[in-house]
Amino acid sequence: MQHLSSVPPRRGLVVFLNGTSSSGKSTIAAELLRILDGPYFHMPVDAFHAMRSGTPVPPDQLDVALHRTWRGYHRAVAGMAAAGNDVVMDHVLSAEWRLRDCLAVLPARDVVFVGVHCPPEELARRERARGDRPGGLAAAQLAQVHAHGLYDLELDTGSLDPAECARRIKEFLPDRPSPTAFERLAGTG
Ligand SMILES: Nc1ncnc2c1ncn2[C@@H]1O[C@H](COP(=O)(O)OP(=O)(O)OP(=O)(O)O)[C@@H](O)[C@H]1O
Repeated sequence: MQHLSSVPPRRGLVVFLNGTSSSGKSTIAAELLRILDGPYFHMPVDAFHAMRSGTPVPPDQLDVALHRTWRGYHRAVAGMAAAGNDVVMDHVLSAEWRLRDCLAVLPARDVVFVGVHCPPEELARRERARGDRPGGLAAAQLAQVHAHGLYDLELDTGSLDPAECARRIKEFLPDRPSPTAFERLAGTG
């Protein structure tokens, strides 16, 4: 490897998978990394929570610690894209401020906003089968996660398998709309 004194500027793409817990985001992301051209980074929000040390956070400071993690995650994805890296973002927009913060820091014209849907009965079935998520988590998130009602692409993992979801995203990438859903939501498109 050579140490470069400069790297050609490039705008990284952010494929933003938004859906409730158990909707199938991580499974689609893994499939995407297998089939997409070029190096992509899968950046799931869970990985950022997993990076936090096990030092107990006092209950009265927990909300701040969690919000700093989410805000840091949004900026980390923006930073990777700013350095020219393509990213698959895997997130749950279960609070209105999270979308607002993403709209403020992500490069709106380079975001492909993908709604990952799944019927409630199937979400509950997956939660039971996984056993590592509290029952009812996805149902509690469902209304808020898709409340903004605007995407570049929407997928139903209740009827499509992960490979087909990934294939549809891959096929969509060369014909991305302008303005993007993110530009429209940010009011810049
Ligand atoms: N298209 C699909 N069809 C059937 N089962 C699926 C599909 N996608 C994912 N699953 C299954 O649903 C479960 C949850 O999938 P996955 O971990 O990808 O969801 P997630 O949205 O990333 O969840 P979380 O946000 O809780 O991490 C897994 O057991 C996975 O095998």
